[in-house]
Amino acid sequence: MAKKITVLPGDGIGPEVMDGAVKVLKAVFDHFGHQFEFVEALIGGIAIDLEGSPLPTATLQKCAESDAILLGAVGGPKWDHNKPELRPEKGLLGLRKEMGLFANLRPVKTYEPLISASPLKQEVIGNVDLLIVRELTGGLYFGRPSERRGQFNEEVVDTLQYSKAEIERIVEKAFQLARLRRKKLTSVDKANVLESSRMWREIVDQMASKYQDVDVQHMLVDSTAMQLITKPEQFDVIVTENLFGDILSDEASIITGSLGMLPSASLRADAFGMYEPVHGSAPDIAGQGKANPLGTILSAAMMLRYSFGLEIEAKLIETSVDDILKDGYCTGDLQIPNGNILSTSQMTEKVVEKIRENHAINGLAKTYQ
Ligand SMILES: NC(=O)c1ccc[n+]([C@@H]2O[C@H](COP(=O)([O-])OP(=O)(O)OC[C@H]3O[C@@H](n4cnc5c(N)ncnc54)[C@H](O)[C@@H]3O)[C@@H](O)[C@H]2O)c1
Ligand SMILES: CC(C)[C@H](C(=O)O)[C@@H](O)C(=O)O
Ligand SMILES: [Mg+2]
Repeated sequence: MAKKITVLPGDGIGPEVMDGAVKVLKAVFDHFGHQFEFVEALIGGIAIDLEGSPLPTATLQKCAESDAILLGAVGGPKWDHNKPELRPEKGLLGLRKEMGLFANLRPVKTYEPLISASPLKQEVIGNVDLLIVRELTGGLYFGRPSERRGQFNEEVVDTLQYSKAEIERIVEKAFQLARLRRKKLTSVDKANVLESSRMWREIVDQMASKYQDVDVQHMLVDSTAMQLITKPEQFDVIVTENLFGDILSDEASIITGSLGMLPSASLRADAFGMYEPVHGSAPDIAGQGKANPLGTILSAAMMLRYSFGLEIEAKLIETSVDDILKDGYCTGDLQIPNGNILSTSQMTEKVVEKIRENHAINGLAKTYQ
């Protein structure tokens, strides 16, 4: 039976970048003769407008019946003043929680053609290849209570809450991932202030004895924010709680060159996963054909790798993206000296073309290293 992918384009540039990722996936499946079924569903602001909920039951049902989810982005000014349960972001958070997707993998690397235009020094970002492992279904995002209090709302509270088991499973995932990479783990916290961070540290230290081949260090989040852009090459795997991971990953996009380049995978213990770019719905450029689809296309590559075990196909996409940048093609958010700026659909077409070309050259050798 064909594997099923639920496609959730969402809002703003979501549908534009999703169109790119689906076209690229279809091209790859055609080349390799894979049978996949795409099922579309509503999430976010568009779901509020059409169904009265940011996460309609029908969407949840489709997601639960599929093997993986590909998501564009949610949100936008139109819904910014809605009450909390009718905010597009609520749909995304609800889906992550409902599906149990606790481990959010956000790889960040330098692309050689983008280095010279970076505001960061070339010698600092020349060779970055790091992975942020962000806890995704706990912490401040989901702690209770979270409310306004008092007759005149004179007080407000959000709660940073974690169970020991929630910390253990994300830390263990990060150790496992570090073992597959350069065996260095940086655990990021605010243990000089927060009790949740002190427990986080204890758990990391306890687990370290099981992973003695992994070199572990603790780093405070404020210092990490600084070191991420002054000494990023030191990092291999970074593991951290939900909000810290959200903020650090947007910051890290400066190393790559644009938020539009960063992909992500949200995983649980089995092969099921949700894949989405790190960026949001970018209302400032929505509907103008300016959005960079590469973060979503690279998220689709992560889907092939983590949910379907299709490593060669994932590499084909990643290598093709590398090659296009080396050929001097980019979108408006990127800067390549003397580069050609393409629209979203032209960039998608370039990736499809490059996949065809690379597959023809390397298809028999089945390697795209
Ligand atoms: N996963 C998600 O769905 C997600 C993630 C982040 C923000 N959001 C939502 O998106 C809305 C807008 O948030 P924001 O403006 O703070 O963040 P954003 O990520 O949408 O945009 C930040 C900046 O980066 C640019 N940018 C982002 N993605 C790009 C791309 N693919 N190509 C070119 N440029 C790109 C935008 O034009 C903007 O200048 C908010 O409602 C927010 O809640 C959603
Ligand atoms: C839209 C928002 C809820 C979301 C988050 O904070 O997790 C986004 O910023 C992200 O990084 O995926
Ligand atoms: Mg974010």
